[in-house]
Amino acid sequence: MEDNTAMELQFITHYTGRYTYFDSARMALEGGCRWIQLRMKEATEEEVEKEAIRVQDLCRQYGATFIIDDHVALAKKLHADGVHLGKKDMPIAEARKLLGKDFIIGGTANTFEDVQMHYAAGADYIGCGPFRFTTTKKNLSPVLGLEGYRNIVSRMKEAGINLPIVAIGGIAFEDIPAIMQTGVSGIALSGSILRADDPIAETRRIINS
Ligand SMILES: Cc1ncc(COP(=O)(O)OP(=O)(O)O)c(N)n1
Ligand SMILES: Cc1ncsc1CCOP(=O)(O)O
Ligand SMILES: [Mg+2]
Repeated sequence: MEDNTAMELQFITHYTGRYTYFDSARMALEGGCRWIQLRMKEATEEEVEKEAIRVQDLCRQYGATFIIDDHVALAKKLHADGVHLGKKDMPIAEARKLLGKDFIIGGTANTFEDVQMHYAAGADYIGCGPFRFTTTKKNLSPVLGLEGYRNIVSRMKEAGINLPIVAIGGIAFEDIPAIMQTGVSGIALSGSILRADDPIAETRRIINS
């Protein structure tokens, strides 16, 4: 990945009874976020593809990076900017073979060993968490808290691993300064933006903080 400037805030969609995935992404973009991940856990391939086409078009209008959660073949088919992969998804090395070097591939980590594995496999960034408990994802890994990030960042430095770390999981506006102080490169948010009275204003507040 050549340009890290859009890394600081990633918005990740999730199902709510209140907003469509498209409107969720639109509000984050209107609030100034320039990195959107389309995450539609309970949806069929067809539903994901239909929504991905619309959200990708919107991201292009805003000059934002567009990442698809889990669906490697769809990311390739649509020429998305990249894909995010966790432990139960396609291995990163396999995705890299299918996608080539021009796609962004993110990997989920909960430990330093996960980071090492994804680094060796050719990941471009790490989604590291959860920071705290969240209902947005089922089967959560152990909570990291600030100490967990400090530990992973310092072990990465010792090992000479230079990879952007994006903190994720239960993060709210008030948590961001302390999390950034641990040395991570960015923050990924979903619920705290979509639960806000005004998600556009909340995104703007985060971007301007
Ligand atoms: C930025 C970022 N970090 C972590 C995840 C979680 O991915 P995964 O472990 O595959 O879990 P699901 O999102 O698929 O439920 C993510 N999506 N984005
Ligand atoms: C996808 C994911 N992976 C770890 S926690 C999480 C959910 C992030 O959403 P929220 O910001 O609502 O906790
Ligand atoms: Mg996944």
